[in-house]
Amino acid sequence: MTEETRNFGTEVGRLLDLVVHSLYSDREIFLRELVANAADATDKRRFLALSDEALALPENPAIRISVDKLAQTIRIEDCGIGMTKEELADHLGTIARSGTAAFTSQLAEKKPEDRPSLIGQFGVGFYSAFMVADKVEVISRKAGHDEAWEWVSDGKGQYTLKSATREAPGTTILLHIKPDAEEFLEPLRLETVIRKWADHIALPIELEEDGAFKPVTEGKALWRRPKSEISAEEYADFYRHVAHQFDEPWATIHWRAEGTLEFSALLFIPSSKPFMPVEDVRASKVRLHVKRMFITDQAELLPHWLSFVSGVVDTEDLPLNVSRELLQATPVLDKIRKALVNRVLSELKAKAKEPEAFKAFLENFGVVLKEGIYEDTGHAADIAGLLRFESTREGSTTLDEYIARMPEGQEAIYYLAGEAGHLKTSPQLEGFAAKGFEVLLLSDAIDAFWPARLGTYKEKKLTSVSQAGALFEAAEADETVKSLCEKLAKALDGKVSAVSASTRLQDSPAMLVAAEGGPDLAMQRLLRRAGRPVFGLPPKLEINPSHKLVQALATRESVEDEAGLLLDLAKLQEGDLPEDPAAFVRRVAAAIAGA
Ligand SMILES: Nc1ncnc2c1ncn2[C@@H]1O[C@H](COP(=O)(O)OP(=O)(O)OP(=O)(O)O)[C@@H](O)[C@H]1O
Repeated sequence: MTEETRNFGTEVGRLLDLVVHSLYSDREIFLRELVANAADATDKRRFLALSDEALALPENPAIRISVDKLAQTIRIEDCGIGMTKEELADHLGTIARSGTAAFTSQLAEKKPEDRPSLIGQFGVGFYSAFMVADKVEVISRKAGHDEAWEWVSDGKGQYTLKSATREAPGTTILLHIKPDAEEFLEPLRLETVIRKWADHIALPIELEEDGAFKPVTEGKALWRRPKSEISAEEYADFYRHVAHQFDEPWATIHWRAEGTLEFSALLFIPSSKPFMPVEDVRASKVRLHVKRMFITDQAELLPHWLSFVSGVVDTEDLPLNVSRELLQATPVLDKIRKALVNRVLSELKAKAKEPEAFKAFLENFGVVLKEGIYEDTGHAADIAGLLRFESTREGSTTLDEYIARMPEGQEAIYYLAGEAGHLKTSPQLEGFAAKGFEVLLLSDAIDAFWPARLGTYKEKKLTSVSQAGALFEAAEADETVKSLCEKLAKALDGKVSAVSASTRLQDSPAMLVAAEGGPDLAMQRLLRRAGRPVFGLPPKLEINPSHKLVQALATRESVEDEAGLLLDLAKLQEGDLPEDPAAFVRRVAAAIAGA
């Protein structure tokens, strides 16, 4: 059979170069990556065999590793699902995943000690073999197929594919170890690496010793063992494996539910943000096992507002040959989902009692949690109760603490949503400061939306300061101010729904507030930026009769030009852009030249 030579996809070339050269100091993780692939492949075959007996795994499946010191090779064998010729080319010759380009550029930018954490998250694991090997051979036979294929590459741009023989289905990876990586050919060193990186793998790993394979790890499902027998180190190792993280777990939640529903769950919350933006990770990563057997990681066992939680749920209450349709329809999973959400929430509540540690959690995942208020009305109040916010009075406060501080006469919880840098100086706050009302300063994009969705917290209405006009009675304006308001309203017709004299402005000349029943200004701003239509009346403009600028305008006959300028100033102060920046610059220039 002839040999075919193919080129790696361009991205693979760049990636290989980076992986090999920048992860040099952590190269023992190659073993974890290859063993994890072998275990996944075995899980896949085991699952497919449920509906096709011909694919059944051999007795005592294991991952078998052997070393040939003379030939300077390490061989890693599994009896998993295997790969066809095209799968070898697709999986090991290209990178199909999106985000890999981002990965390569990030990898180059990261500090060396932070680099390994990127590898697992992007599924470039196989290529880590080239950190220790100058040639990698992969001989694979797909379960259910007769022919086997051999993929060979030196990791320098090309690989070859040719027909091969393999007695049984599965995959063999043969690493030709580089001279400077010879340490891994020492059985003791290799054993240490296996224990360190692969102890949690739920499939035994055996190492060849004097011609026989001896188990190095037991392949025991960690989540099935009693808590008291598991060390923090074992939990952390397992966490890193399931979560593709490299830090310590911030929370480890391990319990067994017994009674009407039986399952074991081992869940983790990371202590640092994953590399992918947390908002983009939509699906839960919790794996579903049935009687220890891996079934799927796509059962969405947790809602997406808890998508940062990873781990394993193992139940007795589903049949082993559970089908995709059954997974979607079964009430068992719904009950498990409910139990998991409640358990995670109660863990978060307990942890919230230590504000410092909890702050770190909220900084990492608070944004995701807030989406729960929007999406899960059943838990919205619980979630809101966990959050901490900056306010005009406190660096960090909960809603309950805020309520406890509310002075007599304050009925609602007031908040201002917008961009972090602009909040504290917003003219919207001036009237509240004068009244002695504290205002929550919310600066995440989603903050423009969830308070309106939540509506009330402990019977206190969440009210945006831009919608709290009723708090401030209309000022008794004199005739000149009244006539200025009329002139401005005419000049700004269509852009604002009314112009009035403000009672709350102290230092700023003007500000925009939402029209009666109109959407919060921060929400309007976000909708506009996203190109969405904004419904409701345009905002109202309040002017400050005691401000010099307003007093100067009041003496003018015509305010056609200045009206636009005043509106733009109000917008700028909110962190918004003038409608027509060029016209704004012209007006300011003309005003200064005229002064
Ligand atoms: N031993 C194996 N048996 C069968 N398929 C394999 C094996 N090793 C790798 N593959 C295939 O090659 C693909 C690429 O592997 P690679 O390790 O680069 O990424 P991944 O396993 O998808 O992601 P990650 O390593 O982050 O979990 C795998 O998804 C799998 O389809």
